[in-house]
Amino acid sequence: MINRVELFWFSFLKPESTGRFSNMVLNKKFIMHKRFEGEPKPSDFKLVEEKLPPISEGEFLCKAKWMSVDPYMRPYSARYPLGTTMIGSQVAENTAYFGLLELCQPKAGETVVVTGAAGAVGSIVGQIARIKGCKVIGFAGSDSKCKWLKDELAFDAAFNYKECSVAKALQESAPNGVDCYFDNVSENIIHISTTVIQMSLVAKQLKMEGFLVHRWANRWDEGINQLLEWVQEGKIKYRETISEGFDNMPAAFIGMLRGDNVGKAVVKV
Ligand SMILES: NC(=O)C1=CN([C@@H]2O[C@H](COP(=O)(O)OP(=O)(O)OC[C@H]3O[C@@H](n4cnc5c(N)ncnc54)[C@H](OP(=O)(O)O)[C@@H]3O)[C@@H](O)[C@H]2O)C=CC1
Ligand SMILES: CCCCCC(=O)/C=C/[C@H]1[C@H](O)CC(=O)[C@@H]1CCCCCCC(=O)O
Repeated sequence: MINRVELFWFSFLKPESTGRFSNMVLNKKFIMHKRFEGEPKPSDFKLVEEKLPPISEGEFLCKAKWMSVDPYMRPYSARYPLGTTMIGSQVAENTAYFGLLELCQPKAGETVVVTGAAGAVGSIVGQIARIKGCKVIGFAGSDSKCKWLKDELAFDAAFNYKECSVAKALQESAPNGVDCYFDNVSENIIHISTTVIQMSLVAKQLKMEGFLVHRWANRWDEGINQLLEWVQEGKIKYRETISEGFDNMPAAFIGMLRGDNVGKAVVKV
């Protein structure tokens, strides 16, 4: 849900109930136990409990109720030693908001293409583009996701990239070329040089830019508040795929990477 606490740790606190540690807190966390080889497996994670020291003056203790599982956790974890706590960070909505509006600067009548279109970032990107009067073409990994995009989120076109010729789908749905391509999955779906996007890059003199959403940290509330307003006005719809229970964090993460989620993948602790 938009505007929920933005930072979720892959760890969870509970009060220690017995004996001399009664004023201490047990923290449960998942650590990276083995390096991911290909798709992450449940055995790559290990559940660890640790007693936290009492909090000191000026510190505070939080208990997580909802947690986030995110794609970047996969490449990012390769940079850290085994035993590192897995973390997630829920920033999808503002990634869509600032990434699209600031970098793509979509204008009415333009054609916007988005991959990972039924995911947390992609589903919001497409809807903001629609609000701005653009034609929106989405790519997602199942027919039911595409149906949701077209029927409920009002995408102009949505294609199951596992079942279609992506180049042909783009050729037919974007006869005037593409003005903005918001790529959520790298080269996994669209190989730019084989599609109409290549000619659009040249003819429309497009630019390519990467970003980290923290670039707009000083405008964070602006994004959240605008998105919230659009949700309240019924202009933006969202879905969450909720896994129940802290112990299911690895399964939720693996499932999200496989495409089990529609909208944001979260865990209810
Ligand atoms: N730059 C930044 O600051 C930020 C960037 N991001 C990026 O945004 C993107 C989307 O993140 P988010 O919305 O949280 O995740 P999603 O909710 O979109 O979940 C990931 C989705 O990726 C799709 N997917 C998985 N494997 C493949 C594959 N091989 N080919 C194509 N699609 C695949 C699946 O959908 P499907 O069924 O359609 O295949 C899956 O549901 C990620 O690349 C993430 O790293 C996110 C936050 C901040
Ligand atoms: C390492 C792959 C990053 C893929 C893009 C992405 O999903 C970014 C997510 C960021 C999110 O805003 C919260 C974070 O902490 C993520 C940043 C992760 C990596 C930053 C690496 C910067 C560096 O090279 O030091």
